[in-house]
Amino acid sequence: MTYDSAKAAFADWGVDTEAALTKLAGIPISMHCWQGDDVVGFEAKSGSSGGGIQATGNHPGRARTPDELRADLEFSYGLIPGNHRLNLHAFYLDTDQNPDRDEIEFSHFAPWVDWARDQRLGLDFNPTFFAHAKADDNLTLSHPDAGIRDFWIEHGRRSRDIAAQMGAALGSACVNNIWVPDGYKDTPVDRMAPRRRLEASLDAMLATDHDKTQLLDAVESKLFGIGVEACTVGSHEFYMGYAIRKATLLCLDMGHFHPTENVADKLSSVALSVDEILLHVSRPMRWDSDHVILLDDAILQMAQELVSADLLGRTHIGLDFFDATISRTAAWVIGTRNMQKALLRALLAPWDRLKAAETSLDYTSRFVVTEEIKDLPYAAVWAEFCARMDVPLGQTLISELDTYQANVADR
Ligand SMILES: C[C@H](O)[C@H](O)[C@@H](O)C(=O)CO
Ligand SMILES: [Mn+2]
Repeated sequence: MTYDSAKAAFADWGVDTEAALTKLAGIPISMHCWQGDDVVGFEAKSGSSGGGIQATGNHPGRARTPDELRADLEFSYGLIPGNHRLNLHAFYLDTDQNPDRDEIEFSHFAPWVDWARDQRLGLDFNPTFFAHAKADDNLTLSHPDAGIRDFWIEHGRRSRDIAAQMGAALGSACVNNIWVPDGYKDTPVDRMAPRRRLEASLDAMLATDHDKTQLLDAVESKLFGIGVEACTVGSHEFYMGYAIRKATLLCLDMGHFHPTENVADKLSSVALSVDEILLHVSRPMRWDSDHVILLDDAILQMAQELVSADLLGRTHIGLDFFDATISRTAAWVIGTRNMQKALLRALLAPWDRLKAAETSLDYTSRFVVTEEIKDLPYAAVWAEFCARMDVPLGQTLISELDTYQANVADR
């Protein structure tokens, strides 16, 4: 079907495809650096703790250096329509020096900032509270040892400084997301003490005010992880309360809840109490397995909520998945495009009609319209978006992905 026919089909439902395309073009997705190297990072390893994060698989082509990772990213962004962001973790520093986590500085990330400026990308950032000897107890900011807590507080403070400088350098606020792996494999007898310690450490880390046009602080909860099955100190309730009290962003990772919970349903509730939200769009399969996102119901519902509840203006969309059994660049490209396709579908829905039906308790109309619009020609509108943004789709996309993967396979 041609775009013009599709445009007319949507117009029949009162939907303006041009408005949807314009809106979609203005939604940046923060693509996570860690899909490119299986969450390994670029520092000399000093600990065994993976924080319960596991990338499984050994597909050829893992990026081993910052230059390789940037090359893979450039290729991937070239196949994703629109202007986007890169979400960098602190242990992806690019320097000949070997600073410990409590010694990192902006200069260690300057090559990333220069590159991001050249590529017209925004940057987001994360302190790295795992993969370090001082995290081997699965406790960092909530550790009973004040020396260990202070080490991680200093890392967190420095990460915020670096993120603020990134935001200033690029003229776009950098979201600095705090996630700690802290928890217990077996049932603790005291859940209050570690939570009090985590709260005090966060307060110390966040004590310095930064300009919100440069830095936005976010906190990320989790239900459980490998090795911390019995209790995660930074639970959803902990961080939801913290974010409301301290006016930080709340990060909702789609893999960090009970597998049957609908994370999309949380957006409107959370949005009544926090100004801004960070999403880690992911696909948990039975557990927090971080599979690459599909264009499935969970993602479609997430996009629908963002549009229906008018939350796009105060939600930062980040991705969080890592799969080492497939081409890493294909994972980035298809995963990010899936998020955009979901947003496009949501932007093409006849919301006024659906909401009117619901408000008047006409659930039959809501049901019929919801099902009938599934047959509308979304693919033609997506193809038009890709053509306008000069990125391929279909067989050409597949062939470009295959060629690149073949070129990096001997790494
Ligand atoms: C690498 C990220 O910080 C990490 O995935 C975190 O966001 C998370 O979701 C941990 O389970
Ligand atoms: Mn996450």
